[in-house]
Amino acid sequence: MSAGIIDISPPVSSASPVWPGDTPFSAEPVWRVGAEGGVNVSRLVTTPHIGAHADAPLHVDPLGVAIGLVSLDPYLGPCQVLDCRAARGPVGVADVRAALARQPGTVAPRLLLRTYDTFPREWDGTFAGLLPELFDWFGLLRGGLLVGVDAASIDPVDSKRMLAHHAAAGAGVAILENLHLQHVPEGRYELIALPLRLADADASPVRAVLRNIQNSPQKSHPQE
Ligand SMILES: N[C@@H](CC(=O)c1ccccc1NC=O)C(=O)O
Ligand SMILES: [Zn+2]
Ligand SMILES: [Zn+2]
Repeated sequence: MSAGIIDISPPVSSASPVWPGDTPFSAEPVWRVGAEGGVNVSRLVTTPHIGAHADAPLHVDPLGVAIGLVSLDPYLGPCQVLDCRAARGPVGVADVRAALARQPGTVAPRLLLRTYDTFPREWDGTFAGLLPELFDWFGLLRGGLLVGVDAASIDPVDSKRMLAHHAAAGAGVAILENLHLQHVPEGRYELIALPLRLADADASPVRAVLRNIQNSPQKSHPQE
């Protein structure tokens, strides 16, 4: 990886975990390079909720927009990585504020929340999710644009009503899931995680990366 870029995307392959019962990723050869040349071309079959990915409002709302129609602004720009591993149960406003207190200054419009000690390589259903109030606070009160998590969902694994997803859509907050944040120190970064322009899809894989920016304001050195 080139200098200054931190990859927060887990690898995507047939070994990638997916929600129980959801379609795993597969890449099957359709054409193959042979002795006389030709090309390798595969066919991809997959849930769009694979690896690091962006959920569309359509994921939980039949009238919500598809991922190819959402604004790209949330997926590109200043963010803060917050360590929320101390949270007991679903991550709420108090947990996020406690983490934000370790990074004085303006709250960035994008927050990436680490909840795992070790990012799971296989399906893990033990994540607690986020409280819906977090999206009202961050989106409606603070003008936040995006919340990302390292877990497979922002709702608890047994959720049917998907309250956090609905709250995010209602507050206009974009969602990233399955971010690999284990190797990322808390701090300020530039996020780049654009979804594909999939015209009808309820989600899209993203290549999520962080770029280092100054983590503390430089002292000015007036000339003497
Ligand atoms: N919210 C998760 C996916 C999800 O919740 C899910 C995916 C496939 C089948 C069922 C699911 N959730 C609840 O029944 C995600 O966005 O990746
Ligand atoms: Zn998803
Ligand atoms: Zn989701």
